[in-house]
Amino acid sequence: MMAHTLRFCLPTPAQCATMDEAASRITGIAALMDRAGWAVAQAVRSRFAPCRVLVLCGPGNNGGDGYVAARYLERARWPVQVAALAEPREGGPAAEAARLFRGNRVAFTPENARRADLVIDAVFGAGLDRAPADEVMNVIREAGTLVAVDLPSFVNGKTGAALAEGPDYALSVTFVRPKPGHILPPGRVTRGELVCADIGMPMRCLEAAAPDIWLNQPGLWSVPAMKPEDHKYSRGVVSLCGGRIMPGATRLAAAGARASGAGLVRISAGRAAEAYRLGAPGLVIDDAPLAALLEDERRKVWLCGPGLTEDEVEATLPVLVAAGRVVLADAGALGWAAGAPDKLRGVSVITPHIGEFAGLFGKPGDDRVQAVRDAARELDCVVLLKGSVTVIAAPDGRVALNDHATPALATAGSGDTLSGVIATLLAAGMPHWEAACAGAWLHGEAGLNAGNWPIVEDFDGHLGDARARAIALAADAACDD
Ligand SMILES: NC(=O)C1=CN([C@@H]2O[C@H](COP(=O)(O)OP(=O)(O)OC[C@H]3O[C@@H](n4cnc5c(N)ncnc54)[C@H](OP(=O)(O)O)[C@@H]3O)[C@@H](O)[C@H]2O)[C@@H](O)CC1
Ligand SMILES: Nc1ncnc2c1ncn2[C@@H]1O[C@H](COP(=O)(O)OP(=O)(O)O)[C@@H](O)[C@H]1O
Ligand SMILES: [K+]
Repeated sequence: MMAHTLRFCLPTPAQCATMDEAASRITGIAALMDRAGWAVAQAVRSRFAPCRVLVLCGPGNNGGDGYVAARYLERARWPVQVAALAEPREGGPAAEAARLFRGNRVAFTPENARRADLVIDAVFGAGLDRAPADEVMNVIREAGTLVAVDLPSFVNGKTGAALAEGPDYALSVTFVRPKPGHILPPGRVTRGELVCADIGMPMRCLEAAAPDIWLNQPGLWSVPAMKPEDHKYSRGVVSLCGGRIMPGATRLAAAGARASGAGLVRISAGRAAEAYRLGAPGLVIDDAPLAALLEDERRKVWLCGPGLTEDEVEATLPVLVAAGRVVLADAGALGWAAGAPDKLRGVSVITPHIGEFAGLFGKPGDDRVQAVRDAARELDCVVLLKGSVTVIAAPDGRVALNDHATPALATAGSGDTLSGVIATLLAAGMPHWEAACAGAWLHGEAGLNAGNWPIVEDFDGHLGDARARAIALAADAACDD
C-alpha cells in the first residue's frame, strides 16, 4: 500500500486503541481529546441554534470528549448540562476533562434526556464491547435530537451492527478517520450525517495501527488511461462464456465490458452463436470449441457464469482454470459451486450477492467484513460481496468497502454489468483486488449519473465518463501525496 492510501483507511476500534497507545507516547491523549471535544462543539454550533444541551458522559475517553464538548459549548454561552453514567477513572485524561467542566451536573435519567433539546451521546465509543444495559438505552431512547461523539453508543465500530435497539442520530462526529461501522449498515443509517474531524493525530500513529480496511475510492487504486500507442490488444481482450437459454445476461456483461474500455470483447457461444450474432455489431461471436479458442494466448481473461446453466458452467469453468486463465466467476458459476466452494479453486475473482455468498460459505452474520475476508483466504481469490455497501476482500486480508453507489443500481442485470466492468479492468492488467475495487466504483459512478429510475442498459452510457473521472481523481490523490 502506498502512503497516500492511508487517507482512505477505516481503522477498527482495536486499531484505534493501538493508534491511541502510540499517540499517548508522542502528543499525549489530553491534547487530542481537547481537539476532539472542540470539534464536536463546533459541529453542533454550526448546525443548530443555541438550545438546551445534555451531554451524556461514559467512563472512558469517549466520555472525556463529551466533557470537553460541554465546556466549549458553555464557553459559547449555550445552556449545557452533563449527566455522567459513571465517573471517569482517576488520573486519566477523561478525569481531567471532567474536572475542567465546572457547569451543571444532573442525574443520568430518561427524564433529563427528555427535557433537553439536543442530547450529545458520549457514553461509549471505540471501547464499546457489549450491548449497553437498559439503564443506558432507556436514556438514549428518550432523547429527541441526538448527536454522537465518535459513534452512537450501541453501534459496533468494526461491523456497524446495532448491539441494542436504538434511535437514528442527526449527526456523528468522529476523529482522524471514519470507522468501518460508520460505513457498513445499519450503523451507516443510524449515525446520520458524518463529520470526520482532523485532531492532529500524527500519521505515524495511524501507520502503527496497520489499518487493513479501506474506503473504496480512486487513489486506493488507479485505472489505466488510454495511451497514444494503444491497440485493441493492449487495452485488453475480454472473453465471455455464452449460454443457450439466457443470452441476455451474457450480453449485458459483454456490453459492460465494452463500455468500460475493453479493446475487444468476444463471446464463446458454441451452438448458441446465432442468437448472439443478432446482438451488438461490435461484439465478436465465436462458435469454435473452447479448447481451440484457448490457443489464442491473448485471451487471458474470461468471465464465466452470467446467463449460464450449471451444465454450461461445468463444461467451461474447469477448462478455463486448467488452461491457467484469469477467471471471474459470477451468477450461474456461483450456483454451480453452492455447497462446494472448492469447485471454484483456481478462479481469480468471484462476485456473489448475499444469496450466492450464503450458498457458498454460509450466512455471513454481523461481521460481514470478516466473513468475506475468510472466504477470500479460504478460496485464495478476490471475493466481492455485492450489496448497498459492497465488501471486497483480497486473500492477503485487505478489504475495501464501496459505498460509491445508489439504490438505482438495484435493477435486474446490474450485477452482469459489474462483472463485465471488472473483467475489462483485469484484461487491462490491473491486479485482481484493485480491478474488483475499481469495477465497483465505476459501476457506482455510472449508476449515480444514469438519471432517475434507470434500466440496466442505461449504465453503459456512463461507464466511459466514470473511467475518465476515476483516472483524474486517482491522479489528484497521487499529486496530493
Ligand atoms: N482515536 C482517536 O483518535 C481518539 C479517540 N478519542 C476518544 O476515545 C474513545 C475511546 O475511548 P476508550 O478506549 O476509553 O473507550 P470508551 O468507548 O470510552 O469506553 C470506555 C469503557 O466503557 C466500558 N464499556 C464498553 N462497553 C460497555 C457497555 N456496553 N456497558 C458498560 N460499559 C462498557 C469498557 O470498560 P469495561 O467496563 O469493559 O472495563 C470501555 O473500556 C473514542 O471513541 C473517542 O471518542 C479521543 O478522546 C482522543 C483521540
Ligand atoms: N440499495 C443499493 N444501493 C446501492 N447499490 C445496490 C443496492 N442494491 C443493489 N446494489 C448493487 O446493484 C448490483 C446488483 O447486482 P445483483 O444482485 O447481481 O443483481 P442481478 O443478479 O440482477 O444482476 C450490485 O452491484 C449491488 O451492489
Ligand atoms: K458515543
